[in-house]
Amino acid sequence: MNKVIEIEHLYKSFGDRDILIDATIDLYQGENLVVLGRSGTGKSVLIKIIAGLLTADQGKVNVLGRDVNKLNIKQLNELRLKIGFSFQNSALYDSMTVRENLEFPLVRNIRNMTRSEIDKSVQEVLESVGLLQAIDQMPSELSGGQKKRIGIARTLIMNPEIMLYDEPTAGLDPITCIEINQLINEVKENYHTSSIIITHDLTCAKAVGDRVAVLFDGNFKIQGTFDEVFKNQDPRIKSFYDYNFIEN
Ligand SMILES: Nc1ncnc2c1ncn2[C@@H]1O[C@H](COP(=O)(O)OP(=O)(O)OP(=O)(O)O)[C@@H](O)[C@H]1O
Repeated sequence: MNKVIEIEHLYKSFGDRDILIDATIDLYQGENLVVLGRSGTGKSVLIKIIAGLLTADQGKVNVLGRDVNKLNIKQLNELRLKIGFSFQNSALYDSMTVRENLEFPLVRNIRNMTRSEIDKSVQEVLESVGLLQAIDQMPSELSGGQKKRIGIARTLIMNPEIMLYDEPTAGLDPITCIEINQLINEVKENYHTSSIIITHDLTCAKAVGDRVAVLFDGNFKIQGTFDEVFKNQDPRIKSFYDYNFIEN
């Protein structure tokens, strides 16, 4: 299987605090990889390094065949167009309607799109996330789950090859979590994306993860299917999942 992200022997520290220590992980074409880990283990740092928002101290970070550490700003911006981020706070512009929020990345990044092409893209992506009816609403009129969907739509409109989801279900009620998990799986099928999903929600990990990697002590010491990871008797893994609620 093709690797779309290759991370080998990655080190990252802030001052005298080591966050990532010899971390190695791959993302394969078409898979959903869940990264589980307790607060402060470096999950967000990892995806920021993948997107070139933070630089690694040492190690290989290869994304879609490009060595991220060696790219200049222009090359990095080109690469970033192929990566969709779903941030924890959805990062919508509050003063813009849903339509304007979705048009923004298109107008900014793609020259020469006609009005009707832009309208068509906006409509298609809103249908994909099941929110066409919200097209003229303001973000403040949307629920948390709807905002999350629009945030995902705003990244999908650029047809990314890789999706990075940072805590996609944080702060949502259980039913909305299930809907967002379904959406993440639909995105994979319909947009043929390869994704990293950062979470500490085990229900989410089980629902969306083709593979699960657990980050602790700076490294991915355990990787496998959800069931494989949860059979692991390592006390550091057990202590993590013993305190998490999981629906069967
Ligand atoms: N730019 C930075 N400068 C200094 N320290 C940082 C910076 N970014 C992150 N850190 C530190 O690195 C550690 C890991 O942060 P990170 O945000 O990756 O955690 P996380 O695993 O995503 O946690 P959470 O689940 O709470 O979001 C934290 O202790 C954080 O304070």
